[in-house]
Amino acid sequence: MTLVDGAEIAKHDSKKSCWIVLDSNVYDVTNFLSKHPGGAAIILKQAGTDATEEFKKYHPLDYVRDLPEGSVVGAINPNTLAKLRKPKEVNAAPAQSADTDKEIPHVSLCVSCPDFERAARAVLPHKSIVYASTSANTGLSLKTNLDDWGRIYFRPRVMRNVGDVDTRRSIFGHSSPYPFYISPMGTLGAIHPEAEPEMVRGAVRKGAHMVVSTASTKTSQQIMQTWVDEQQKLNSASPTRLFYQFYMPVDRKKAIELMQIVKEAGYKGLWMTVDTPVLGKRTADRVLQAEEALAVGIAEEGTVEWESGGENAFAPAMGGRPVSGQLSPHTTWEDLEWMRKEWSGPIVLKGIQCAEDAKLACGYGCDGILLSNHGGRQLHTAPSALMTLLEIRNYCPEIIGKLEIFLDGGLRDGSDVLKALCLGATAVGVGRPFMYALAAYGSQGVERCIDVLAEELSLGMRLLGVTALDQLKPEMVNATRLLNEMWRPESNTLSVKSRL
Ligand code: HEM
Ligand SMILES: Cc1cc2nc3c(=O)[nH]c(=O)nc-3n(C[C@H](O)[C@H](O)[C@H](O)COP(=O)(O)O)c2cc1C
Repeated sequence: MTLVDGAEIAKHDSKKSCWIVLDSNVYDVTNFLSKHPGGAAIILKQAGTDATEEFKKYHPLDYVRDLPEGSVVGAINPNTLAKLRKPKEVNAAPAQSADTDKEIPHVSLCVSCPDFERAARAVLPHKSIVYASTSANTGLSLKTNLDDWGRIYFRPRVMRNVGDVDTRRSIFGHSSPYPFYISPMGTLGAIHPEAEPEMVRGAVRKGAHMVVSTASTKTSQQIMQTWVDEQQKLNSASPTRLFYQFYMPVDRKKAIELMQIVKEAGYKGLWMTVDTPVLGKRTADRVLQAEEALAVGIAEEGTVEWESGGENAFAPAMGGRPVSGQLSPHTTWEDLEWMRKEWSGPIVLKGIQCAEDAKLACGYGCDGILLSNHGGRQLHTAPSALMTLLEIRNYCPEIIGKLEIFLDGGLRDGSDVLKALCLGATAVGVGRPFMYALAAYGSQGVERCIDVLAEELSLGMRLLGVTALDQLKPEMVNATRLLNEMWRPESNTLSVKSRL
């Protein structure tokens, strides 16, 4: 292969000619810039440099195989590495690194979920905090998620023997010590250098189930291998199982290939995300992306050419994500029919937001539904998962018990899980708290976060007067406030059921 001098590579540092070094190979990515799903600015910052480390934060190195033919310029002459450019500093308005004045508290000082966020803010670069915390539009969906857990009250029973409690719950026959699991979150490489595998290590050590994102930094096989390795250390004693969150690719052949890879890797269920036909408006991400574009001098091009790739309406600075050719806005209920032929394990629809769709999912033979608005990152003023659960209880209660029902969004206290379970849920997913715990403390933080939630849960059970999760009943909660706001048809309330 042609040897290329570092000084020559350094000259190609603009949108007119952009070369980068990845794993010692030199690539001309000029024509790829506007197609990059992560946006042009992020590559331009690396133009003329060795971008390997930066690249690996976001995706596996073998992605470079997808570059257009003819992109390889040669291999860098190893004696000329020092002549490469250094990455462009971005002087965007917000601080680009963690708040270094703040010290990370000792992990034992994290006694509830919000503590992990404070710790993460002390270590994470501004960009990663934006990625984790951003929400849709004015932030109201996220706010509703957080608020609604507090709008249902308990109706505790007293003088019951609550000496021992059993918090175990099964998801599709896989028992776990907890009725909560780690929600799928993409691009964990921007949060911790060991990314998803480090999250898996924490989960396995504590026995919590985890759903792995399609948008992970590491491949699904690498992540599963960590599960295998960690299990070996524990003589396969951990009940943790990995499930796979599936973003439907546009190309059906690719979708089937992906399902096969996931099946062969040993994932126990497919959680198809259905609330993301397009990426929501992640406001903070957009500000950051505009700042980055300004900083590398491409703002004058407008966002359309430089920040979108094909069907990708507005690539986020990180996360999400609307991957060109990977996220299909064309998916319909009928797709479940061919999917069922390709995937024999459980299928869960992630992102159900009303009773009608819950009923449809049941009719189409799904094994589970996840009531979720994507952590408030998709539709503006979307319903919280609890509100959707109440709709189901009112308008199609017959589906409860026919499929497994999961909720996620805004859960920040283990005892709140009990409210969902009282109302018929199987288990609850938790997202950001685990991401923040991972950021600040790696797998140790993940373990700690599981412990915190588990302790709140078992304490809550005792104070509520139950010793096992199957004793939880709807009458143990007062959901009147939310019920008052629940959707009702505009007319003829009496025939509600037949309308669905
Ligand atoms: C300096 C180099 C690069 C950096 C820093 C970078 C960074 C990123 C970021 C931040 C994202 C968005 C992640 C998200 O939306 O969550 C992304 C997505 C993506 N990038 Fe890059 N990228 C680089 C170069 C490349 C190159 C050369 C390719 C070649 C194929 C590529 C392929 C992709 C693909 C396919 C995605 C979407 C899928 C995924 O993230 O899993 N990137 N990249
Ligand atoms: C940073 C981040 C990345 C996410 N990535 C994905 C993803 O790749 N796929 C997906 O289906 N959901 C994704 N989600 C949504 C979560 O699975 C989950 O629905 C949500 O985080 C739950 O809300 P919570 O964070 O308030 O607990 C992401 C959420 C966050 C915060």
